[in-house]
Amino acid sequence: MLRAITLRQLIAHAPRSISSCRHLGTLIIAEHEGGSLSGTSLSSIEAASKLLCKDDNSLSLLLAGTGPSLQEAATNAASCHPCISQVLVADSDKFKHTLAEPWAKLIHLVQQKHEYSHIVTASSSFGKNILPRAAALLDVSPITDVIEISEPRTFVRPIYAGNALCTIRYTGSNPCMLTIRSTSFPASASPDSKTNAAPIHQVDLSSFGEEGSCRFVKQSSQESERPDLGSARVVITGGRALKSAENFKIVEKLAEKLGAAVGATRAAVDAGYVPNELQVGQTGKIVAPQLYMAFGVSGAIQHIAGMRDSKVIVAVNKDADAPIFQVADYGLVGDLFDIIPELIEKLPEKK
Ligand SMILES: Cc1cc2nc3c(=O)[nH]c(=O)nc-3n(C[C@H](O)[C@H](O)[C@H](O)COP(=O)(O)OP(=O)(O)OC[C@H]3O[C@@H](n4cnc5c(N)ncnc54)[C@H](O)[C@@H]3O)c2cc1C
Repeated sequence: MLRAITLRQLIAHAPRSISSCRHLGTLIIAEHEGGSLSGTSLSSIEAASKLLCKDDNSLSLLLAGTGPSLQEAATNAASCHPCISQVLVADSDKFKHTLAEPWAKLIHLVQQKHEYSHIVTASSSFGKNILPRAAALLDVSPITDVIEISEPRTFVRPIYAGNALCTIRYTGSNPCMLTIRSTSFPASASPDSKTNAAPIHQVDLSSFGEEGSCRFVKQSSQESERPDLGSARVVITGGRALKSAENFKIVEKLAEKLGAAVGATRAAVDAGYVPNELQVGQTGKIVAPQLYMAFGVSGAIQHIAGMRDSKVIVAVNKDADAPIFQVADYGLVGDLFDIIPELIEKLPEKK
């Protein structure tokens, strides 16, 4: 049962210095690909817009990378949301690959110049990689996985694998650094929308200093025609019950028929049925599709933590008492090896 915990005592005893922290604007650390902002960055803009108050109506967006796609992304970002007041662009080979070390230095450099009160990024692999390091350089404690912004310094975040919610107030000095759960802030901005374009400024990197101790070696990414798991409208997940990588292919076949992304439990990943980037849950991806179908998934809290915000949840399990049925909108007690082939046969071909 989800329970909201309000740490009233913490708030009541918060030091008076909080009120003296001035609002100086918010910096959004954005990701881009192919000349557009990522969906998670649009969610970050949505979250950051909730920090705006009468003394602070400025959202700055920081983009880094190199080449024409960076400049194209900056142009698109400048007009994607009416609250964006400027786009800061760091164009250098140092940011060609998203290494945490140069990114953290960049955030530190930008913060020293602009003194933002908030720095926001998504709880994506990118955000989780760079924000803690940047926070360490700025000597503040970041607040991660924010799902609600109650006030500019009061946030709600899940704890105990999403089994409880905790309301916390940031009492540290500026900047207040946040990672936000994209699934909780659906993007109202669009990469293609056209509002009045905000100015684009190049970040002065002359004082950036020496290269760090990390070097990029290589990147291997899985080629797939399926939708991205984090942003798919439909996710089909298989659990340990599939018993082998070979058997898991029926889940993939069903996903193909529905134009869906494939997900997996940690048990299925650990057993080697699918690669670990397909893991959904506390230590995997957090998803919130329109439709989530779970086959042979028991519903451990660590798994539920990653999919409980899905709009419609369908579960198929042999065990009528499986915990997954407690969060499912539709449950079917039965053998997945009978049900999946029947679904594949009866569902119409994807157009
Ligand atoms: C720190 C920590 C972090 C974790 N992070 C994650 C995470 O991010 N994601 C995650 O998924 N797990 C995570 N786990 C693991 C989690 O606790 C569970 O062990 C895991 O989710 C179980 O996976 P499962 O449901 O596939 O397997 P099981 O729990 O073994 O469930 C298999 C289910 O399949 C059903 N079944 C069996 N055969 C059939 C059949 N033929 N047809 C239909 N149903 C069938 C069974 O009744 C059972 O309910 C984490 C654990 C820890 C300790």
